Amino acid sequence: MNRHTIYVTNQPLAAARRAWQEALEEIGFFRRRPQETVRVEQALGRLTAAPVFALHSSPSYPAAAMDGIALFFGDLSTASERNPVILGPDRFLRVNTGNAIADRFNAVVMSEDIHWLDDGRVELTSPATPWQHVRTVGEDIVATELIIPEGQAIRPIDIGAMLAAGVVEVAVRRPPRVIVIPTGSELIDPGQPVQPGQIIEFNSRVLSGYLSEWGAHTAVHPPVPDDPELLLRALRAAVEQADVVITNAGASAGSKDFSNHVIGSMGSVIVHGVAIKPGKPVILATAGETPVIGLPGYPISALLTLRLFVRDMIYGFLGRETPAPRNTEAIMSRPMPSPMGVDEFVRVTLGRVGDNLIATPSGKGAGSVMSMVRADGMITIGAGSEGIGAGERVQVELLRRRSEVDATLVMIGSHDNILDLLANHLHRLHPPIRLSSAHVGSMGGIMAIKRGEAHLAGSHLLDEQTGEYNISFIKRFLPNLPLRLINLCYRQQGLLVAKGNPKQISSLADIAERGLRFINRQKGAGTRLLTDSMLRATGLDADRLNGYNHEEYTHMNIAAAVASGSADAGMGIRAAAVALDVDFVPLVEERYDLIVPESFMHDPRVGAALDLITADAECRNKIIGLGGYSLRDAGTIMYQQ
Ligand SMILES: Nc1nc2c(c(=O)[nH]1)N[C@H]1C(S)=C(S)[C@@H](COP(=O)(O)OP(=O)(O)OC[C@H]3O[C@@H](n4cnc5c(N)ncnc54)[C@H](O)[C@@H]3O)O[C@H]1N2
Ligand code: MOO
Repeated sequence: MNRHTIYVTNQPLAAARRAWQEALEEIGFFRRRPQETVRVEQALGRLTAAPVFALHSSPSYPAAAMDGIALFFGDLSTASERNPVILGPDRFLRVNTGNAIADRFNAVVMSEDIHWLDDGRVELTSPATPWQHVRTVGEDIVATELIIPEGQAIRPIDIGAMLAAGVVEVAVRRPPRVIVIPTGSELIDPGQPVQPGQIIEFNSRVLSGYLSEWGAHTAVHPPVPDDPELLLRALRAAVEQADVVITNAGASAGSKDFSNHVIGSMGSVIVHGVAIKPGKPVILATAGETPVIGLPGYPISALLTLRLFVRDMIYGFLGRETPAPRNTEAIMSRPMPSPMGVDEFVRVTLGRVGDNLIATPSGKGAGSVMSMVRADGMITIGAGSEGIGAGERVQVELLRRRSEVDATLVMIGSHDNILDLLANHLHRLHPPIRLSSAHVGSMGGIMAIKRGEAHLAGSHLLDEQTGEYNISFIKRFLPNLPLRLINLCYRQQGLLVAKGNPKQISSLADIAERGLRFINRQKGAGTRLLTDSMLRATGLDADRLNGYNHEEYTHMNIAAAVASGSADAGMGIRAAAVALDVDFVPLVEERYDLIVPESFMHDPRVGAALDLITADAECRNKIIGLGGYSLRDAGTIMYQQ
């Protein structure tokens, strides 16, 4: 196949959605409404395909509504305190709640109101009304009555009503059958050992999960290698069996991207290429009467295009309204440039800091699954916009409950391995509270506090002049803000090197002199400043460090680079070396503090976090177990202004 024949267009999103809707209407996709009959017990959540009517009345016989005696109400017409009526056993019958009432009776007197005489007769002191304490035939449900209308999602109580009315089977709408076909020769099943160039196949599980949440019945086809013949064969079989067929990957313009060609050979491609990011190369097509959607391979592109083009199809097939998005307004914490002419979808974390809901991008890239795992919301930057400025108000579609967002403790600043541990303990001990931490370096944290975007900032900035941590930076950048500087830990910083330290690295000078590959932290990170100050102290020029400009954002990314062999050394904390099983050359012990504005000192979320590091023995032991930490001053106020 000639790759140059593949042409991905760039249709505006609205036009693509319109064209797709029209194509679906043309093939009668939404008019099909297939149904099936299921047992009522199995019908929870299903949508009724027709109104359900009662077969029997309920109750189906007159029944006692109370424990007591059944009698003929007329027998008590003269009864009063002064003139009790006495009835012999032939004039009444003992009944319990639910018992049938014999034809000759029409009222029940509760046991509390009965005076039993020794000879088995009863003395009664008030009159009765006809049918008192009797549930008459059809009091609840009358035969032929409508129990639930068509198109209703069956609830537990509806199951009860149907069963009570003698209905044991119910016609329900049949969900659309969707077949998902992952494609790509690099895909292997989860649980298999991964070789370089291989990818664990997980997209199909993500897609089928969302499809089931929306109401579809999904089957996943085994991955199809990059071979147009095999793909065609799989597609032909799927189109025979399914209401909707979805392929994943091979949608764009690479030499192994056959999806468009193969799908096109089976029917008509309505759209290939939409001006969205991510998700651009999506294919929307029909093969006969069956919609076939070619989703791009990157996980977030696949998920987003599924939401944009398939979600309405699933709801519509079942005759349901797609749930309206839950939107809220937030303030963007940092600039988010976006290309003109493209609708861009940005995943964000959200946190309420003071009166403002703050949105922070949770990661970029169509391949970043974690950007979606962490996301609390989604922002759309329209095709006509060049992006969002920091501090701008934006509309956010919530992906999490608002109450969860409001319970989030927002920490921005330096990264430390303790934070994941704190997040876990906090959530376990105080379930509503979540810790969201953004790793933007110590200076980034100070600036976030200044802008009112975080409750806490983690910082380990060494002032070379005074040898003190953090205080001079606070005085300089947060001069007028009442706050406390509270110690979290002391931790060992040093060089992360390959296991066994095969290159025998013991200092930055070693790396520079022997031309080894270094990996650096980003500007503004405390660890970056530490590297710079050590370079100065040894009289080394940064230019002499091979890899000085290769930046990563967290200690763990440094450890991962060293573990994979893509770098020989990087500066970081011992806990990161321990976690990824690389060697560690200790250089200094540094202090890591939390900056807490006074206005948040009494916030219960902050209090819960501080309690963990000062008073929770289990949490403190776990921290020590991470390696390289001392908690001798944890919780101590190091400075206050
Ligand atoms: N020259 C061009 N290159 C690319 C374009 C373009 O327009 N011109 N588009 C880019 C965009 S945008 C996207 S999105 C990607 C998607 O392309 P494909 O649909 O062809 O996807 P692949 O390249 O086959 O895979 C991308 C990526 O995702 C991984 N993958 C695929 N399937 C799965 C799965 N089932 N589970 C987990 N991961 C999966 C795959 O291994 C790749 O790493 O193309 C750009 N390129
Ligand atoms: O459309 Mo692709 O999904 O931007 O990466």
